[in-house]
Amino acid sequence: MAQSVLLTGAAGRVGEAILEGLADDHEWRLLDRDPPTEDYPGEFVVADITEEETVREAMDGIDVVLHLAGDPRKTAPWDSVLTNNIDGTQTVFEAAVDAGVEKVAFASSNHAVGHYETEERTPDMYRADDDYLLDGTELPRPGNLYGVSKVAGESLGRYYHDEYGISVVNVRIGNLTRGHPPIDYERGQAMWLSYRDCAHLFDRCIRADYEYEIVYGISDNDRKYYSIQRAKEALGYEPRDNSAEHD
Ligand SMILES: NC(=O)C1=CN([C@@H]2O[C@H](COP(=O)(O)OP(=O)(O)OC[C@H]3O[C@@H](n4cnc5c(N)ncnc54)[C@H](O)[C@@H]3O)[C@@H](O)[C@H]2O)C=CC1
Ligand SMILES: O=C1O[C@H](COP(=O)(O)O)[C@@H](O)[C@H](O)[C@H]1O
Repeated sequence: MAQSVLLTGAAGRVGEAILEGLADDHEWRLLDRDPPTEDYPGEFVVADITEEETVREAMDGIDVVLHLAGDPRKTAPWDSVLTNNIDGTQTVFEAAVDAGVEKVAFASSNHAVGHYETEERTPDMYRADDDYLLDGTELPRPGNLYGVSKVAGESLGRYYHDEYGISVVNVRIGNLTRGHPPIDYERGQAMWLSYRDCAHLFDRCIRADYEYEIVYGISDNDRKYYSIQRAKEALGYEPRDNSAEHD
C-alpha cells in the first residue's frame, strides 16, 4: 500500500537514489534547504530542518519520515554536525512524534562504527576471505565527529521510540555510488550500496513493521564486514547487487 512519506534531504544523492526507484510507489513530500534542480514527485518544501515550525507543518498527514538531511562530510566540523545532524534530527523526531507519524528511518552511517577499523584489522577486514563482521549489536565506535553525530541521531531515535513508541530504524549506510562500486577502493567496495538496493532498502523501511532497529545498508557484496542479516530479518531486505560482480 502506498504511504504518505516525508523525505528530508531530498535534493541529495541518497534522496536521488530513493526517488529514482520509488517515485511512483508512495505519496511524497520532499524537504530540503536547497530547491530541486530536476523534476520531482509530490510537493517540495524548501526549508532547513532546524526551522521548527516549518518542520512541524511538513509532518501534517505523514505516515513515514525518511530523514536524510544533514552534513554528510566525514570531515564536517563540530558546529555543522551539531546544528544540522544533531539539533536538526531532534527537531525532526519531536515534530514527528507530535504529528503522530508511525515510523522514522534515519540515515546513519558506517562512520558511526569507523574506529572498529583498527590498524591490526585493516586492510584484511575489507577482503572476502576475512570473517570479521559487525552486525549492529556492537557498541558504537565513531571514527570522526560526523560519526559522533550519527551515533547521537541513533540515540535520539532510541529515546523517542522508548518514550513515545514511534517505530525507528537506523540505516548505517555504507558507500552509495551509481552504476558501479568505487574503483580502486577496497573499503568502499566492501560497503558498496547500489542505487537500486538503496531504493529497495528504504522501501522496506517504509513498509515493514518494526520497533527499534539498527541495520547496515550495503549491497550483498562478497567482500563485506557489515552483516545484512538484520536488514533481511527485520525489514525483508533482499539486495540484488554485489560489488564483486563489477571487478
Ligand atoms: N551517500 C552515502 O554514501 C552516505 C550517506 N549517508 C547519510 O545519508 C544522508 C544523505 O547523504 P547524501 O545524499 O550522500 O548527502 P547530500 O549532501 O548529497 O544530501 C544531503 C541533503 O541534505 C540537505 N541538507 C543538509 N543540511 C540540511 C538542513 N539543515 N536542512 C535541510 N536540508 C539539509 C542538503 O541540502 C542536501 O541536499 C546524510 O545524512 C548522510 O550522512 C550516510 C552514509 C553514506
Ligand atoms: O557517511 C558517509 O559515508 C560514505 C562512505 O564513506 P567513505 O569514508 O568511504 O568516504 C561517504 O561517501 C559519504 O559521503 C558519507 O556521508
